[in-house]
Amino acid sequence: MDHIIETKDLSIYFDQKKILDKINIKIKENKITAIIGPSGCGKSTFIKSLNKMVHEEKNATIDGEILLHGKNINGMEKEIVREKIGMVFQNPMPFPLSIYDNMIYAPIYYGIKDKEKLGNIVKQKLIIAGLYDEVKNNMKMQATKLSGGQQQRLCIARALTVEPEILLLDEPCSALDVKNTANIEEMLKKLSHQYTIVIVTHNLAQAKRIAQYTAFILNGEIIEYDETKKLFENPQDERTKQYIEGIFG
Ligand SMILES: Nc1ncnc2c1ncn2[C@@H]1O[C@H](COP(=O)(O)OP(=O)(O)OP(=O)(O)O)[C@@H](O)[C@H]1O
Repeated sequence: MDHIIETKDLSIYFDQKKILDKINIKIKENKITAIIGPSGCGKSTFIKSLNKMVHEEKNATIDGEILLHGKNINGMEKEIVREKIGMVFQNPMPFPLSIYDNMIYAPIYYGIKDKEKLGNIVKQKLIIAGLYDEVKNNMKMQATKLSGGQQQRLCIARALTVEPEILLLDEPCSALDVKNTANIEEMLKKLSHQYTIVIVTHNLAQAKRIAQYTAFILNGEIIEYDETKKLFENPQDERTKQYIEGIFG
């Protein structure tokens, strides 16, 4: 099995309105998958369903199945799902705590108490996120005082502290400049050797640069899902072609 997540006829409604319509997708393990599509097509709703965030919305109805390693996540506690599937949002959202306390928050929640162990996790994940050298002498500083790019790298590092298998990112670079975006893209490429990455992006060039697979969603439906190169160079559906040519969206 080369995929880690599979959805079967996944439909999501908010109130009575259908937002996602029978999504069938297999997300490949240790690859980067980009989710593209026009504003409001359901991209965020899709990734937020994978770690049960949508399940917490009172007005949401979820039909179909989301399988993690072949197991329906309906039968799994949300904490268990989120230990395996981390999420990073569009605007960096560090907790109003020190850098160090941001990093140990989740490991402590999941039961790690040993100070040395916590220290090692903090160091290791900050190194992976390319942030360690910039903050190692300032661990007690409020995380909200970091620059936007640093905050986003901190949020990625923080998401890695519980050793998830999958990282979901919802437009993680949309608030960042070109240099910070490049830093994060390089990091994600490296991380994909070890983690499965699903990234929502409006930036088609970004999808082309970093994702091995791309899914194009339109009005809540997956129109096309393929290797990124194929989808961009030889789209099979006219609507995909028009979207990537910038005719709409
Ligand atoms: N909690 C909610 N309750 C009601 N409607 C919602 C809720 N969350 C999202 N929606 C609606 O679902 C639709 C899809 O939203 P979603 O955020 O998934 O789209 P998107 O493709 O990620 O858009 P964007 O690219 O603009 O971020 C929108 O019409 C949105 O208003």
